[in-house]
Amino acid sequence: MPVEQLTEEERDTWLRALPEWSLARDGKAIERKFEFADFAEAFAFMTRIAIIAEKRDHHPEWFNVYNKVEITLTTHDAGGLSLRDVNMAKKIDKLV
Ligand SMILES: C[C@H](O)[C@H](O)[C@H]1CNC2=NC(N)=NC(=O)C2=N1
Repeated sequence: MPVEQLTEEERDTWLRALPEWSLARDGKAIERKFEFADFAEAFAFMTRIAIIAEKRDHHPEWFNVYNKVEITLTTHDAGGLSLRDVNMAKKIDKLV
């Protein structure tokens, strides 16, 4: 299914609903950093996201060191941000 890249206006509107996320890569991605008590908690969080990502066929780019997880969302198929990233970010926000 083709996915449309958001216009700048759409992007800015949607991002107001995601105050914990910031624009990255020239506006082509969004990112958020998380910190947990320890590695077990961080990895449990990543596991929950992995299951959601597989279901949606929309996968995060992420970086983990011990209790820290940095997540970047972008839509490769659209060459930038799409509603799929916004929806994924909302879903991730609900997990924490
Ligand atoms: C072939 C497969 O459906 C695509 O490559 C999917 C998989 N996961 C994906 N994840 C993300 N973040 N962006 C995509 O465009 C994307 N596309």
